[in-house]
Amino acid sequence: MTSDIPKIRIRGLCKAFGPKIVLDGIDLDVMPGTSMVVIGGSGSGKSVLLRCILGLITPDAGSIEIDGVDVVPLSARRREAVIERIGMLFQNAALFDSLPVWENVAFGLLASGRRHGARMSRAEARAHAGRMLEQVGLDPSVGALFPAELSGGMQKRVGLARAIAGQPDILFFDEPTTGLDPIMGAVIDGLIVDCVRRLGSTAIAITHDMASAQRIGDQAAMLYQGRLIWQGAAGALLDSGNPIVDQFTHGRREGPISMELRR
Ligand SMILES: Nc1ncnc2c1ncn2[C@@H]1O[C@H](COP(=O)(O)OP(=O)(O)OP(=O)(O)O)[C@@H](O)[C@H]1O
Repeated sequence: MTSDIPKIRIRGLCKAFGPKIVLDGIDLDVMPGTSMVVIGGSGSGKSVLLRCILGLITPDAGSIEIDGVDVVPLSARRREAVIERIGMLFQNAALFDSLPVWENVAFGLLASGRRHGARMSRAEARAHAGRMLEQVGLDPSVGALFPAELSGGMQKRVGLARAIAGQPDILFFDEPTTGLDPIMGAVIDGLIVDCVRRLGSTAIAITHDMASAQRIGDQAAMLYQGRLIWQGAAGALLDSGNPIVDQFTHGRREGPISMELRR
């Protein structure tokens, strides 16, 4: 069943740090079951945008509706319930070094079980983690290893397994291909697309990698000087007709974008 109500609807989102205006009136709709890629230069505010949606940063103004409910004014407890529905793949996977892989994958489930008094046994959690590892192309036996024993590509897969472990209806990907070779980047993108489709999730990815943006995204938006200056099909990123997007996506030195070297 399709819906006309955006899964995520952002209006007039503003955030400044002291005198530095990072987000200056962001409007963004992400429709259910679609993937939105947000591109933009270093320091353009992509992470701040994701952190505002996650409730880790309080915006100065604006609304962030998830399934039609503005989550900005929610109490910490009600907001936590919203965040539990979001799976996140962090840049550099962000695994806990001291925990075996299976426990990294099941971490959110075990924590959420403790919060809700519906405890999952460690044996169940480990079996579930094994199934998640299989979904990202890893053998369940990898669950016994520690993150330091894995390659960067395997760590990303584990991070993805963790992101999907709670069957979230929203997935966020922060620079999913950073630090990977181009082939491994394509493999991770393929897994991301498979996972998002299998779960029917709505996704937002932030990236500098244009090949990745086109593989992952249905829609794309570019953040520049605090605003979304362009939105369109991800497939049109290299041929947007917008001179700012064009300079960025083609990596041209000359063009309307002036690089700020001091922030
Ligand atoms: N907690 C904070 N306190 C002060 N300034 C911050 C804070 N978080 C982010 N900023 C500033 O906000 C701006 C945008 O940062 P952000 O991390 O969102 O950029 P980005 O687009 O994700 O960059 P990159 O692609 O390099 O990761 C930067 O100038 C950064 O220094």
